[in-house]
Amino acid sequence: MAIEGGADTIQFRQKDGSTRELVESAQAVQVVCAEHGVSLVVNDRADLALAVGAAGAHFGQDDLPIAVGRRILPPKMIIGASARTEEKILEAISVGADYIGFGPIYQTSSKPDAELPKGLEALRRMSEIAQCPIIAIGGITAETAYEVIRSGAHGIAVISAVCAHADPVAATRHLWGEIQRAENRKFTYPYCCGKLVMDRIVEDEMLVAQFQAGRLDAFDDLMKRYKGQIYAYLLRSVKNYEDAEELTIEVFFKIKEITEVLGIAEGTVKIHLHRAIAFNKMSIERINVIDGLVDKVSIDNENLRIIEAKESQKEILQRLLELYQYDLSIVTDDDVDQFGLYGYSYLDYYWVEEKRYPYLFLFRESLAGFALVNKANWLPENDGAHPMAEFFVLKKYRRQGLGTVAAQYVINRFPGKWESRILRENQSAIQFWRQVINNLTSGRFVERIPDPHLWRGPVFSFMNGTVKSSFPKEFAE
Ligand SMILES: Cc1ncc(COP(=O)(O)OP(=O)(O)O)c(N)n1
Ligand SMILES: Cc1ncsc1CCOP(=O)(O)O
Repeated sequence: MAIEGGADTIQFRQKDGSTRELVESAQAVQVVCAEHGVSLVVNDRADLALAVGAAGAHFGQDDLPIAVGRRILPPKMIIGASARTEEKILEAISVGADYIGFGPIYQTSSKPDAELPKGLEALRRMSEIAQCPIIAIGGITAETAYEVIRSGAHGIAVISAVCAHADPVAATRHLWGEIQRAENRKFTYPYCCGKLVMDRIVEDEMLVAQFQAGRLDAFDDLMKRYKGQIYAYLLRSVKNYEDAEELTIEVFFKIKEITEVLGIAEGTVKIHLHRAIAFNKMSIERINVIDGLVDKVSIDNENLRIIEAKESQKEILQRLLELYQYDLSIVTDDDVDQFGLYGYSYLDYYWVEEKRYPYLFLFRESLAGFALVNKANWLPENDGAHPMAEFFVLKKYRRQGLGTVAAQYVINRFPGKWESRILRENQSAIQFWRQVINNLTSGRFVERIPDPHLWRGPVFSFMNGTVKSSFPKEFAE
């Protein structure tokens, strides 16, 4: 009935019952939603959401952490988070929430453990901070829906206003009418936070590119977007206007350094800031973390060149592959043959078969590593994905950011599905890829251990095409 009245999303929220019963009820709701092209979001339970093929899941502060939800649910799934403070909101967004459920706005009798009403002023403040859809909840009626949307909510979630109404269809229609009358929805799609974040990332990247190309005020434009958030956070920490202002400027300079050195390859400015702001207790600690980032990533783009290896460079790759296989022999347990070589059977194919791409990395014109990309995905669900078949950075160039920049560059050359598989014994590679993929996709990837007959270790699956590499084209051929 709510769907008939215009509801664009239904939440399945059932606190009692066995898992079997919950699956059955949620499945029945999903069938109706699917028939009407309406999204179903399952409250509290990622397993249930997955089991019934829901569009998303909603997690509260005592439920599955958002970052874990992001890791285990497919990237396309919507994830909503209940958050009631600025800090919790920023934290939820920074780890991948698509929207925030905020409330109760008013007194409610539908949730016995609800907190005290937050009111419209708090809603207004939170929606300014969040910059992503806020779904207001708690005691909202057709009489208040208009002012709730005017206060910055993107949408409303209701129980009584529809379920306790004598005519649920008319009640929903009325609510929907009030939402539209308020004409205050900033987002084009109900849960477009992911898209919104991506749009901002693209805009941020454009500003970074302009800044790197010499338009110095592009950096100021970039920082204007985040100044309020940084200042507000620092002020709360140091509780002194002057110190907060000084620290804000310091943070700006740190970010400028990062931007100059590696653009925003390590993640977006927004994510840097959200991490910076949301996770640390004190501003000083925060600044140290940003310092750490600059120290860690010391490879500069100007000295790194990535080239597609020509057939005439096959032998170079062959030799580097020997070093690579030697390195890996600790985990593969491979031996050299009677000629003292490991040998790599597939190299010739890279200049014969379509959709195989060999790359060489040069740092200050010295060979520093390689990547081989092919088209043979391992997992059946990743049909058509680009796998990173082999990836190698010479020891001397490791732990300086070169591998990260090179991996991002290579991945970003091929928009679409990607798959990266690593042997379970190769712990450092697992950590490296987890971090690279996490940064590239803002946490939207799936890491899973497949059937051991398929592969002995984690396989990362992700979509590329949303975040561009900051590695300038002119340094690649
Ligand atoms: C859209 C939306 N917002 C908030 C909530 C509340 O979730 P939570 O805090 O986890 O409480 P319960 O619903 O589990 O009682 C929600 N369900 N939906
Ligand atoms: C689930 C939930 N979370 C906060 S308030 C609430 C209940 C909302 O129900 P109602 O619309 O009847 O107040």
